[in-house]
Amino acid sequence: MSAFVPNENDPFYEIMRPPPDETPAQMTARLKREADAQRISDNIDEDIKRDRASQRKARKELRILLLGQGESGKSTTLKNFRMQYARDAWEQERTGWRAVVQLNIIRSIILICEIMEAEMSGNTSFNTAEGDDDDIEVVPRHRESDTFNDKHRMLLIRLAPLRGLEADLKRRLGAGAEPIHPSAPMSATPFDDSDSVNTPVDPPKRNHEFFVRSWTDAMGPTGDLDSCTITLMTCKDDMKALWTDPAIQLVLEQRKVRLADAAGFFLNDLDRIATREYTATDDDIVRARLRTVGIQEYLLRISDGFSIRGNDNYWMWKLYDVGGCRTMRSAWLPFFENTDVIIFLCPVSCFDERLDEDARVNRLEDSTLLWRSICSSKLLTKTQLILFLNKCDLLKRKLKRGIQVKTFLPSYGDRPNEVMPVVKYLREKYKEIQKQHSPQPRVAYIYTTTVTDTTATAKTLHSIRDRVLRENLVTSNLV
Ligand SMILES: Nc1nc2c(ncn2[C@@H]2O[C@H](COP(=O)(O)OP(=O)(O)OP(=O)(O)O)[C@@H](O)[C@H]2O)c(=O)[nH]1
Ligand SMILES: [Mg+2]
Repeated sequence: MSAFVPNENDPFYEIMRPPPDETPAQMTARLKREADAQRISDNIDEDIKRDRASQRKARKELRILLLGQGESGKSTTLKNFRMQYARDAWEQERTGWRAVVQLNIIRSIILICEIMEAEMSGNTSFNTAEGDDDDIEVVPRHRESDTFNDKHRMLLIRLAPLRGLEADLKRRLGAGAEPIHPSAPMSATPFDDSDSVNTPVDPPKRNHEFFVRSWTDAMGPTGDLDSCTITLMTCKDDMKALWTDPAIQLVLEQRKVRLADAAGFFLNDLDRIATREYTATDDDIVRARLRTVGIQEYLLRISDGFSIRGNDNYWMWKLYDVGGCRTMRSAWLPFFENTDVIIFLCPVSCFDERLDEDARVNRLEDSTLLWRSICSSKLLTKTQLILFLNKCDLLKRKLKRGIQVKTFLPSYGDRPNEVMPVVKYLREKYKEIQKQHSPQPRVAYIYTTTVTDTTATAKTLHSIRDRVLRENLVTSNLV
């Protein structure tokens, strides 16, 4: 407990101020009185919290927070939840996702164009977030005159209108459509609450930066989509020619730009998507990338399958999806209070990648710091922890390319460079962190996931639903 320091601006200053002629014995007695008062106040706060939690459970309401670094798969997990348990809302939003898929395509094409321009101007340093893995053989660089010809220059000119389209779509889709720009160094855990358990937590802020907003708001009415679709249809053959061009593929390979593994990759689906009739499929929606800005709240009505009477067997799950990049993490803290379950996503394929917002930070290290801080948070002592070791498909592809885990994670040592041992190693590591840092003993449920695989994820979500409900049914029956 921190020492009591009288504050002159406090209206009770005169009452609380220690008497000027206080003896050591009087001071000890006074400090004890103050410590007792603080303890009583803390206990009252604890009781209020417990009461609130019990009332929520009596109303069959649960609060679930999705946490993890940017691009770890939080929103994709949320999409899987909604696909399973909020099908009507999911269907209503389907048309809105078309614009996101279109923007993802345009982004990929513009990235290729920028790389071509860099190559043409002799600029060899084009940043990608992927690590500088020395094990990959780098093909000797051709000179630009060998690599690109008039056909390539014509493609660049003909695809120029896509930049205007990108600006239109970004305006429509809001801040989530803006890429992250590297910024000043930031802490991995700006919400760290080692002291905040004694500090009152403000209710969720709803100002312009940390607002709650849903995809439906971001996508708005479908409106003037046709001009985008028409431009995309007009550019389709040029986009295909660009993506399939051997010289361009070679340059991408040399610069280690692996577009096919990147978020929001749709260039192999241009024939299907760049058409007037295109409607986003479930699979497209889970693969589409739109950054989360602030905190988004979603309601799910989940049947527990245990109660007998009509409406009695439904629980309201409030799911909160947060923006995971470091600049947004300070907005998480107000949501820690009264959270029943945290689903934490660690992208296991990221061991050789760096953060978009701070290229000096290894992604896996950042994720581990975050997990440790979540486990040790006193505000989350009673919160049920679920860990997703996510992006296993990308891990598999990466290891197959020969990238060595131990190069980036020396503690991995000489274990086999294969998916199962890597996942097992990380599972043990994260389990150990949880055990060591949780203020009270608890169990964390760990799942190995690829949340873009909706069939496998549906099974994981059913298992989570049953586990979470079973634990909370017990508590709610005790109310
Ligand atoms: N291949 C593959 N892609 C994934 C997986 N999980 C998520 N993705 C993709 O990764 C991208 C980022 O996922 P999101 O769910 O938007 O990430 P997020 O954690 O919500 O990111 P922020 O909103 O920036 O905090 C999306 O394009 C997803 O489709 C996975 O397991 N495998
Ligand atoms: Mg998100």
